[in-house]
Amino acid sequence: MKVAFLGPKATFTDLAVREMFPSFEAIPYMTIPDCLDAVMEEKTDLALVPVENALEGSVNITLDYLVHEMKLPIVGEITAPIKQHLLVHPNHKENWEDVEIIYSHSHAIAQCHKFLHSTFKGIPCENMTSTAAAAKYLLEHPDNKMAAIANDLAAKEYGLTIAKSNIHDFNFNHTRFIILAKDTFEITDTHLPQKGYKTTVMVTLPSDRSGALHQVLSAFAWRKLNLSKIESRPMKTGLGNYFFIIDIEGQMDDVLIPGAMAELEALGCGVEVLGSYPYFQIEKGSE
Ligand SMILES: O=C(O)C(=O)Cc1ccccc1
Repeated sequence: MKVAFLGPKATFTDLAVREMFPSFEAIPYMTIPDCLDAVMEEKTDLALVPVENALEGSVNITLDYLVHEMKLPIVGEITAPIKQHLLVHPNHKENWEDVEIIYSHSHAIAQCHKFLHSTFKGIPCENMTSTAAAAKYLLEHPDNKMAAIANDLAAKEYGLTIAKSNIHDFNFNHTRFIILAKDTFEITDTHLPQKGYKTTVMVTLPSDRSGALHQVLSAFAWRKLNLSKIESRPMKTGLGNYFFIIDIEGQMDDVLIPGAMAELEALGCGVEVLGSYPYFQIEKGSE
């Protein structure tokens, strides 16, 4: 079995893959759309990509690509704790505070805003495709005064020094990753305990009807269906046009979720199931 992940080696996504699918062949891709394309083109059986971080919110490219470009079903979810460290090339370990630029994934930079503001005020931060891509870049440019924000595995993998550990602004820093397949896929091969089931639906509202979102939410509320997330994203058809991604606690073949969906359709909403899947949790991440 093959799984595509946001690479290169030693990203947080890689750590999640190692925990979730230790016996699979894990293949790194440089971007999230590349990972989804790999599944669509049947180069891999699965893709595992980040979708939401507790400090920074949704990974929009994942949601948007799934909704607008490529409808692959979500077949699983995994949550992992995230610890961010400041890495430098060993050549600069004594004078790490003199760095002139800091590289990382945009979410990692956002997770360390307070640290960056207090320690590196005025120093530019530049986005890379992943935290490990930033670490690898440092290794390839040993003379430049640069730092990367990444995990301890990236420090080991790319021979870098941890100049300052745990620089994320809040302790509860977790990321959710989703697992995508081309068709149905049952996750059996994992040692991680299953925490429950979720169903994710995409809902579009009938245009210009007052109270439409209220009616949508009440279809779930009176059935006592617990929603764990609701996110609005632009439809990309004009200002003010949004769709909603709603995560419901529970499995699709329960009577209640099909009932709620039928009620939404009767209200004139568009409803599409993006997946009904088990979710798992890693208790302890990389240090
Ligand atoms: O860049 C990485 O290492 C990723 O896997 C994406 C990411 C970035 C920041 C927090 C969690 C995941």
